[in-house]
Amino acid sequence: MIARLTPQAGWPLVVGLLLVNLVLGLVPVAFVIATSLVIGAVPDAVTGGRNSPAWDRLVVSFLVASSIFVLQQVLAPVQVALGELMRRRVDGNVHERIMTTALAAVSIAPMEDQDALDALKEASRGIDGSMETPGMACAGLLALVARYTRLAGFAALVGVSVSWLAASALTGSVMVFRYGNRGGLRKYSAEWGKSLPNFRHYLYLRDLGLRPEAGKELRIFGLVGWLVDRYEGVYRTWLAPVWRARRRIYLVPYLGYTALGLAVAVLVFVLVARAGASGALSLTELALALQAIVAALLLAEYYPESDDVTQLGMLSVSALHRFARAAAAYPSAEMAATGAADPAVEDQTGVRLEAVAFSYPGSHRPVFEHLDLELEAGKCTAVVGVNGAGKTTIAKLLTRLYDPVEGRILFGDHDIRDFPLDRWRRQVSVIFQDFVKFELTVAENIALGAAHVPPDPERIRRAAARAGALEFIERLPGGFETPLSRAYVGGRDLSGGQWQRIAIARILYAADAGSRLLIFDEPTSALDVRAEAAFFDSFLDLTKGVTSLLISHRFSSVRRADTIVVIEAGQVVERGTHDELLAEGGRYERLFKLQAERFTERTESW
Ligand SMILES: Nc1ncnc2c1ncn2[C@@H]1O[C@H](COP(=O)(O)OP(=O)(O)OP(=O)(O)O)[C@@H](O)[C@H]1O
Repeated sequence: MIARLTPQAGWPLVVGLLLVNLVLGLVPVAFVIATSLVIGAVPDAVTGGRNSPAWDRLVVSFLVASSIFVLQQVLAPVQVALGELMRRRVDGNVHERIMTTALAAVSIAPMEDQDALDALKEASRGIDGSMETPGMACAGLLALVARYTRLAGFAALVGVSVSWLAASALTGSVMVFRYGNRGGLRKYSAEWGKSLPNFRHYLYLRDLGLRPEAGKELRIFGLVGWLVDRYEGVYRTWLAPVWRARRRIYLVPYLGYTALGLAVAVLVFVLVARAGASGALSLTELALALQAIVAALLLAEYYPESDDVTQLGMLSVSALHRFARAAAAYPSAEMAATGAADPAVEDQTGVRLEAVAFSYPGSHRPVFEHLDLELEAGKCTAVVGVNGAGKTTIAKLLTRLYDPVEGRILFGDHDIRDFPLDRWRRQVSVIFQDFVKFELTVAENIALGAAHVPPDPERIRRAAARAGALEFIERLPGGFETPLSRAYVGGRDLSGGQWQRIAIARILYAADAGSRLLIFDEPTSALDVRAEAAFFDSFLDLTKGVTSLLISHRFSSVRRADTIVVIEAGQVVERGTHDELLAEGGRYERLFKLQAERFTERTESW
């Protein structure tokens, strides 16, 4: 997997880093040869004196050894710099893939699937908050070339100077030790994988302590001590099994590997000693053999530049693959690749849900089993119902974040699946309860309601005025150009109600730019009573001639709608105007009166 990712850094960099690592592998071997020649040349040079040829040989060998040493010192930072470049390029690429994969699904289902979402977060965390990233894994893989070239070189020196049996025993024991080392790391990283649920909980608690929104309640409810205790408890629950696994994975096997390494080292040194004692080795060969053996044995150790990063650096990419697999299980591609009809040329803008059945993926409880609902062309239909009745789900189906499992949704005469998805979505604008507060300027926050048309300052201003937002926008330091976040210079944050007016302006801007179905999901939940009443007084004017759906569980807010539909347990149970439904004396009348009474009681007691 790492080898497949590495070329993303560009072949010139891959080849360059490969060559640097190859040279860095050969240089220590050459250094051992050069210093052995220096040692071997010393006795003759001492005997021959300063002007002898032996002295010249000693000086030349010394200069060669010094040059090799300097070359190694020069190349090491080059390896680090090229590795860093590789890290940035590969990680940049993976980052982009995470973004595109997350956004590729046209359905919202993968983002509402907890396992898929966890995988996506893990993929992103594996780059942003991790010590080991995919780019580091690629650089670490190439760095192994230096280490193994070195091992092969030292083994060859032992083979040539002592015996090939000694060379093979040495290489074998180093490789066994390496295998144990990397195998341990592999098992250890698998233990990390198992600890992820606890890790997530730990991260959640850590973030909770740092989030300003949670800060208020943590202090007021006296939860600071509780949070610290809980945080420490979860930290221990998370790490205790990992620590236990680490002892199990590393301690016992390591005793075995160390014993093997020692036995081989003793064997090889005995072979060298015997060859040395029999006079078969010159001083140069003896120096060569001893240096090569020690250097080769050291190569059994842990490689900081490669081992952790190649074992753990790819967690982000595996998590991304997990997310992509989960996302592929949802019918995104089929949703996007639908018919060629153009909703913009439809004369009829009424919408009809016919015998719609729907359950969320993975849930066995249907939200709708047979829902018939009509949104009359150019009129406002309000859908009311208790929490969980399925109101927001209707908005998700109309915007095709999900498709019905059975039944169909008609726009004019066409099933909305007959329209290319992007064209259909341009016809629909929506404010969800959890609408997005973009950390952008006021103007951009409004203009993103119709991103397919160039931003039009006049239209933006008009939408803001109609949403009742103009007054506070004009008081902002940069007016429409004020960034809506205090994280930016000159930026401001807004109150919940002010944000809601910006969101209303966004949808009105979209309507101005041609959207023909407007969906307001609890658009006034953060407005004060007067602002809410004012909004609904003007609501019909604001949406005049456009088919609109107003979702609310507050009955008072929908009374002016052209038609009110009460849904309960996934069914339309009542339908009519406010007066008709009151006269009917059914659920609407009961719930309306109940809320009205509570409201009167509350306002009277204020
Ligand atoms: N992503 C989801 N996955 C699984 N079930 C969901 C999901 N979203 C909503 N549900 C369930 O579907 C049902 C309808 O939810 P929906 O949000 O449409 O209700 P609602 O009428 O808008 O409620 P509220 O007034 O509280 O906003 C609820 O039982 C809810 O738990």
